[in-house]
Amino acid sequence: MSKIIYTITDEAPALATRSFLPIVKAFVEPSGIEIDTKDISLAARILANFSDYLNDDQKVEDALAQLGELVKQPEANVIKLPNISASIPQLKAAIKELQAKGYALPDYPDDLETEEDKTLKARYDKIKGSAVNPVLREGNSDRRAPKAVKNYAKKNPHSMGAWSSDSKSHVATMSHGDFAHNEQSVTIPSATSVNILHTDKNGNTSTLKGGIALLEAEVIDATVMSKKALLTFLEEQIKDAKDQGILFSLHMKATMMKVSDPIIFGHAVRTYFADVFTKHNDTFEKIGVDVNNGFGNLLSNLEELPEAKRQEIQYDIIQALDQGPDLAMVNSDKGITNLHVPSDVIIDASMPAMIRTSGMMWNKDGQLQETKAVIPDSSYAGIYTATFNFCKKHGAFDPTTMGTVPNVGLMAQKAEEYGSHDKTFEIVSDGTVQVVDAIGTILTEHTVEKGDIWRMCQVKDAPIQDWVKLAITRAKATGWPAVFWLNENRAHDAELIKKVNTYLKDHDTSGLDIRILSPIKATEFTLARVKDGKDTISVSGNVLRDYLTDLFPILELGTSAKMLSIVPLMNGGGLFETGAGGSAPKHVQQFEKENHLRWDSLGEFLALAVSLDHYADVNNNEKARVIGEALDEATERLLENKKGPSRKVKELDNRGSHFYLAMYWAEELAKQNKDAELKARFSSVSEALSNNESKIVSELNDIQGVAMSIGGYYEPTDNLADSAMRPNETLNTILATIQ
Ligand SMILES: NC(=O)C1=CN([C@@H]2O[C@H](COP(=O)(O)OP(=O)(O)OC[C@H]3O[C@@H](n4cnc5c(N)ncnc54)[C@H](OP(=O)(O)O)[C@@H]3O)[C@@H](O)[C@H]2O)C=CC1
Ligand SMILES: O=C(O)CCC(=O)C(=O)O
Ligand SMILES: [Mg+2]
Repeated sequence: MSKIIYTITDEAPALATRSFLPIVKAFVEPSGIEIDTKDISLAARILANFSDYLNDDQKVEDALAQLGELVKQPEANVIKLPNISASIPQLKAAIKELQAKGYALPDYPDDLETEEDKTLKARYDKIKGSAVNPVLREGNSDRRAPKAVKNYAKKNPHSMGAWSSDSKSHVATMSHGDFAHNEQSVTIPSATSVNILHTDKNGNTSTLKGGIALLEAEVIDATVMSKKALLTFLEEQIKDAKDQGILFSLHMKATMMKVSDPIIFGHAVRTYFADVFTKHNDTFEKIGVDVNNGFGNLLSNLEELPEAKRQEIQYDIIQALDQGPDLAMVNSDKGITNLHVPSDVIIDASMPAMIRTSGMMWNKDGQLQETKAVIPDSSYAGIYTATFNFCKKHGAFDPTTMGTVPNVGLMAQKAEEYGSHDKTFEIVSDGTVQVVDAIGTILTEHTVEKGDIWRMCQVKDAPIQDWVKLAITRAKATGWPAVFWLNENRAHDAELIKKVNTYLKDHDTSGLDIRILSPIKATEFTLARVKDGKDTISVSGNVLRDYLTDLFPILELGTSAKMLSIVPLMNGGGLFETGAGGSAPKHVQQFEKENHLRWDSLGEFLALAVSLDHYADVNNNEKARVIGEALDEATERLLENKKGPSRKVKELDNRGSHFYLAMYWAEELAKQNKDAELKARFSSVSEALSNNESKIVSELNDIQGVAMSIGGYYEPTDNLADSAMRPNETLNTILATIQ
């Protein structure tokens, strides 16, 4: 019999789990439904990968590797909460915290002087960035706003900043020399293996990566970002932002694109602070500054310098900030800019947030200001340009009337760019890079220069077939137009379009409105419908899946936390992601400051309901179905009665919201007549919860307003964090009575 696996992750979602999971277990375990947990938090992943440095009692299982195997089995039923995709500053902070707790972990090596340094770095880099999702996502992505959630948002709209037609805010992207313009793509006729070869000007060839196995009908693409073109572009944009008096803001995905995007991020920091780098480069090299990890890395390394030198550099930094355009800020109170930490401003969440705030971002005085959003590679930047233009013309979207845009995303088996990091290289010398197959055929060839970023992506054929099928399934289920966001003028997309046209023929598409449009045209088509209250399915590749499943949810619902996010696994199992967003570090900061957790677990509620339904199908367990249906009813009532967490201290928070979910869930189970045993079990529970409603809720609100320490950020102390998240004895006692 299969079990439901609930993942333990990081930050706000992990805190929420400490409150929610005990409720879930109390509700389902008496019916024989087994729930197991797997800890895939950043801290646990570090410990699992460095067992050889730990005492026996400190060792932990490699839960991620186990789940990676499980998702390939038909019995998989995994509830996946958002986890940290660690940038190097986050990874280092987690290592430091664990070391302080007595784990003898090695430091993350900054300078690669010895072979041991290189090995350590390679081991840590496996944990860096998006190291979890690609391992688990053995299926394509189906993300949508459930009807109840969409209706709730229409009735209770979130704020939307007005747009003015003369807003100077805009998206800046490259017109040549970037990944989009240099792409070459090939569909592989029969299974082979390829090598990536670099040949320098003197004819010396080295293998960047060898023996990459490719399946028949797999699509590969190779491309390069020219360093020269990038630097010129960045210089122009910095100057233009200054001339126009608007903020400069860089939007990357340094977590998921963990090799290419930190390099681009570093170029932006060095270009912005060009004078500082010219003057102090030798010093920076000596103290190991690496601004691929953000401007914050420079600042923290300055601590190592003698007072006088440090002050000189700090003065030059102030001059540079003064002479350059103002930077968009992550936290104006603390002086943290968007260039400080690469994981602070992630494109998928940050661009829609900017669109919600009238196309503006925060400046150093804590005021909203018009902004230049810099997205160097032009492959997908156009969707934001098109959205900005739409808002400039028509004003902000109206959440009370706007249509919905669910997404069917090609994601399985590390599809496309998101699987490219082990095939991405910063080129060491001028020459060429070729992808050559087993019999010597040159599949792609690029002329490259030192410092260019070259990468290769793969997407296998079976995932593409599955993606087309999923798109048709959703189009049939809804009757809405389904638009494939593919650009016939882009090399990779042209290959995909051929496949889509072929595989569409495998399905009965009569009566369906299926289109293939370039991302910009698809944006325009979709937004015009959205404005008129019409619904449209976006069918996209992996990067646009990521962008669109934050863009539309954030505009429609205020957050992507409220999305139903299903990954039907290709081998028959189910991976149920909770929401479509991240781990919300700001929420933990608020929790630590005032014991109020504003994380909304709606995504968890939705995921659990579908997981229970899947469990019912697979195990022929009708109790699971009844419990899942009751959970959906409870979630709807939670929305109707506005029992989601408030943002403000002393009001209902995540824990109070979980109480209401439990109360409604018990009521629904007591009300239903499909299962008498469940009805009997939950009648008394329901009564006890509702009789104590005002007592529990006021107690939960009263304890807020004081600082809360849980003994760690990456690895909280269990008893402290558990009691912080389960502070209410009345509720705990009622849950303990469920047998
Ligand atoms: N699936 C995954 O595992 C994912 C992981 N990540 C990781 O998460 C971290 C943070 O990423 P970031 O881009 O800042 O995105 P987040 O989605 O964590 O945060 C952006 C903002 O969205 C709002 N928000 C998100 N989730 C919720 C929720 N459940 N309830 C209420 N509000 C919510 C919050 O707004 P406000 O502050 O206004 O309350 C939050 O500050 C990174 O380490 C990133 O790599 C990111 C995306 C997906
Ligand atoms: O895995 C990650 O780092 C982010 C994933 C993400 O943003 C998404 O899937 O929407
Ligand atoms: Mg995302």
